[in-house]
Amino acid sequence: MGDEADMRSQAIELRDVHRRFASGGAAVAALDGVTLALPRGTFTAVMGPSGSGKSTLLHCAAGLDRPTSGSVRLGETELTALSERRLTLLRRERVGFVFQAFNLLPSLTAAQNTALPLRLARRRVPRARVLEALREVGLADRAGHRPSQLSGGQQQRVALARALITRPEVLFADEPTGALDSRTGHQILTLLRTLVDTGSTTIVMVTHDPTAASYADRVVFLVDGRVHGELSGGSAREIAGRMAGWETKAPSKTTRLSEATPC
Ligand SMILES: Nc1ncnc2c1ncn2[C@@H]1O[C@H](COP(=O)(O)OP(=O)(O)OP(=O)(O)O)[C@@H](O)[C@H]1O
Repeated sequence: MGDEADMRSQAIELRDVHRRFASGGAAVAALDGVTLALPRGTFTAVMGPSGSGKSTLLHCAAGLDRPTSGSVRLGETELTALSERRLTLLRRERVGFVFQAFNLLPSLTAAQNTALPLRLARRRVPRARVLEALREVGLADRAGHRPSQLSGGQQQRVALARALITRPEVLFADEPTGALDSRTGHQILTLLRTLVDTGSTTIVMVTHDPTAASYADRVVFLVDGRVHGELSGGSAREIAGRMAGWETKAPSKTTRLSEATPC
């Protein structure tokens, strides 16, 4: 009973996830046995040195990529068992994404960009819902503006409104403040924090920045494709302290293809 209740309260659950890539004559173990549960309504940051597997973890958890082996569950759904078509639908309807590059369509207004996921899903696009999503990110008065008429922070807010319009179970963010100055980055992070605190949103964010990670409830550290501990409620200084030892470590996960399990 306890176990079942635990399972239901997890937004995302990864069990022994491996992801290998063939790269030239070598195999890269981008993820090397990751087991991780992310409870609903929480904000998790994923940190680690460059090449430690952060983006791969995010992509596998979000159904953008398939693990070589292991299990990934979004709520009750096992992602690894889904066909491409079902996975595409799941990405459209149950998860949201924001990236470092805002990826807005330049010819569309903020409102049209925000409405895009509903249009792609051939769902109705109630104007009130689009405005509500823009209001949530503080941009109700910019609905008619095109991306070139908006600042970087405002463009990322539109990207956030677009990610939220389908009311996703999990919002995945890959370096969402990487292209922003620190003040604008702070506004976006405060917004993410508010989404978790005032709603039922679950956020998973990959970042290099200890200050950004300090907005999360929990920081999970990845090194060489494996989880190397975590920190809850850590300050930017504490998080940076944990990272300091790893940043200088040389990656050690490339093996000859012949030594590795097939990709
Ligand atoms: N499509 C791919 N083909 C081959 N190797 C890949 C591919 N994607 C990722 N890798 C390798 O897997 C490892 C993990 O990459 P990943 O991008 O997940 O790391 P990261 O921690 O997000 O890095 P960074 O912080 O630099 O963005 C790296 O060694 C990378 O070169």
